[in-house]
Amino acid sequence: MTADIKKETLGFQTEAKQLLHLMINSLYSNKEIFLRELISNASDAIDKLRFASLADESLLEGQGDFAIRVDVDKDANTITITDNGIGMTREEVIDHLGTIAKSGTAAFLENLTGDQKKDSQLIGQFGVGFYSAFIVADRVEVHTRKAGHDADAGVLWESHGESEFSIESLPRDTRGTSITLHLKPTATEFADDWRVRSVIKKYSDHIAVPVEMLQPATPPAPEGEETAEEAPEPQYEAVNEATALWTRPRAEITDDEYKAFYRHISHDYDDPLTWSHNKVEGKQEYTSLLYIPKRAPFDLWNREMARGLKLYVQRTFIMDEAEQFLPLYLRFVKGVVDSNDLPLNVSREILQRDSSVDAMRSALSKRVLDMLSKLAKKGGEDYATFWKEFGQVLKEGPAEDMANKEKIAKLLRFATTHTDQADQDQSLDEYVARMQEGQEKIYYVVAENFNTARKSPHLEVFRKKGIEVLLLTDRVDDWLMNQLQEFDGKPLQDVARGALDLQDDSEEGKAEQEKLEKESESLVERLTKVLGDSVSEVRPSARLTESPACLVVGDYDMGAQMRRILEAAGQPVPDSKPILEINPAHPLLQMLDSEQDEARFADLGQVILDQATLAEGGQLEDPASFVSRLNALLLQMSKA
Ligand SMILES: Nc1ncnc2c1ncn2[C@@H]1O[C@H](COP(=O)(O)OP(=O)(O)OP(=O)(O)O)[C@@H](O)[C@H]1O
Repeated sequence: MTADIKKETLGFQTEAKQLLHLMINSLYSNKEIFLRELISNASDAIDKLRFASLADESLLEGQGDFAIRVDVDKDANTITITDNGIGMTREEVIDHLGTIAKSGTAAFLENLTGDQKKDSQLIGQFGVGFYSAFIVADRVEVHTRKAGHDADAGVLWESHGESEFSIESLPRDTRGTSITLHLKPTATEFADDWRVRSVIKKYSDHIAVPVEMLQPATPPAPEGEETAEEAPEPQYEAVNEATALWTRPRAEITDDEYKAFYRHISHDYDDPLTWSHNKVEGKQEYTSLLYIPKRAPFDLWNREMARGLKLYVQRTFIMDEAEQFLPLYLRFVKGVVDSNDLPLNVSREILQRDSSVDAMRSALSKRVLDMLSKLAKKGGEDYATFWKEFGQVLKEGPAEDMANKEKIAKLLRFATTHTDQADQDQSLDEYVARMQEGQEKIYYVVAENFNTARKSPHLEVFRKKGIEVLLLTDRVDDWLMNQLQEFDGKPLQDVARGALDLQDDSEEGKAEQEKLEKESESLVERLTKVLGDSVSEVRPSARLTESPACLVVGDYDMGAQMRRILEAAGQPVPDSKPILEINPAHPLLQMLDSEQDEARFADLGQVILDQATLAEGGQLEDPASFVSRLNALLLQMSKA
């Protein structure tokens, strides 16, 4: 059969083109990463074939020694990376190397800021992949043949990395892929044997497949000396260590090796914040190597974000993104798990049902939480960095993972009135240590933003008494507090909810309070009447020292923040009315008390209620009436 020699020229998909252009222009200062990316792809291709051959051994075509070879040619100014992995069909070549955008490309492009430095980091996170070849090459040829297909199914793909690529049939005896890079004049160093060796060592020691290069040629014998025999043909030799990193004993692995491996599996440019490598023996046997990244991926909040660990069974790669091994709130963790017990033909469906996977998931969750508490205890900037990037995700934990509620709670960080800074850097343990004698609860206020929280009228009495309050402003916070309920046996109390038990219990204090209530009785009664259905109750306040009034949520009613979130999401919100608490000692309330004109009393009363709503960051149902009432009152004042 004659090979189909038809040659087609096709255009890159728009997003692929954009990405290619961006990458070439942002990554030129870190050229050598192309080799890491191409070797990484080659090793993935070998992993895929190894896995496929478990079900169909004939795919190996009798050749089960896997290797990646790197050849350099100084004269031709090329470097070629060859693997004997799964290879690609013509359709796969067209799809993967030209037309199908990687998942997330569009989201990635949207996330670009235009700032070169930031964007190049983002590109690193995104995983630059095959196109990184064009950082160093002005022409790239890919010759490939899918395992299990005839030699005639070989395909040659070629591109100058601009807008098009060509594809034609070219028979290939061996399965797998070779990628030849015709180096740019600025990248000729990558045709140099020693330079390439050092890059391979740097990035590929931990790859389980040997990466081979030809032994350096022995220098010719000096003139006049007889060479005993013909110089032997140079042989290929492994340049990298070629053992899966996680299978080696911890004590023998250097930090640099751990970091390089992290970059390999995560495609991150940065080093990880920390990692944990463990071998578990006994009822279950597995090894895990888990990393905490320094930066959140751009799609952390995308439901479809790629998450999960790389799964191996007895050192054979099974799948990427096995998400069954960690709960959703730990979705930022990267790493590898290698099980000795799972069957080699394990599928995602089996993982979902397997009880040993559940046991591993709970052990791995604990491991991550322990790793985080260690990081927190270590002090320094690392935990703060972690919290900034992933704190919001961790806050989902108490709801998802009841068993580890207390452990997670210890890892939470908050802004509080202790520092009065927006930085979330105080732990609940620290709060508890600072609690006043007799203080039984942990107090918090929830608001839309830091300033509203910090200036909330609800805090007045706490500030006066020197009691610390957590200042919560993240969307999940109200919900988080409802999930947590308590910490270290101390209930968590929203300062805007229910009656406050901060009264002064001394005889004097009690008498004072009673007097206040008695004196404000008629004012409360009049206000209750004019405010009617807008509030569920009017009462004198133990909370306020400076503000005239504030809104309080009933013990069992939904908090204001939760209400706003649900409303914004178009969810039904149960009907409940706030309680208006007034500060009878405030001059405005005293003026109100002595107001004889009932119409003016009603207007002023309404303004006080509206102000209390505004002060907690709420919205008025009828802002125009508020403004006209206020204006009328201002005018009356100027006339008086
Ligand atoms: N050496 C190879 N052998 C077989 N298939 C390959 C090879 N190199 C690339 N591919 C195919 O091309 C696809 C695109 O490669 P590319 O490196 O751009 O992205 P990726 O590997 O999917 O992502 P990333 O590099 O971010 O992990 C791969 O997913 C794979 O299907």
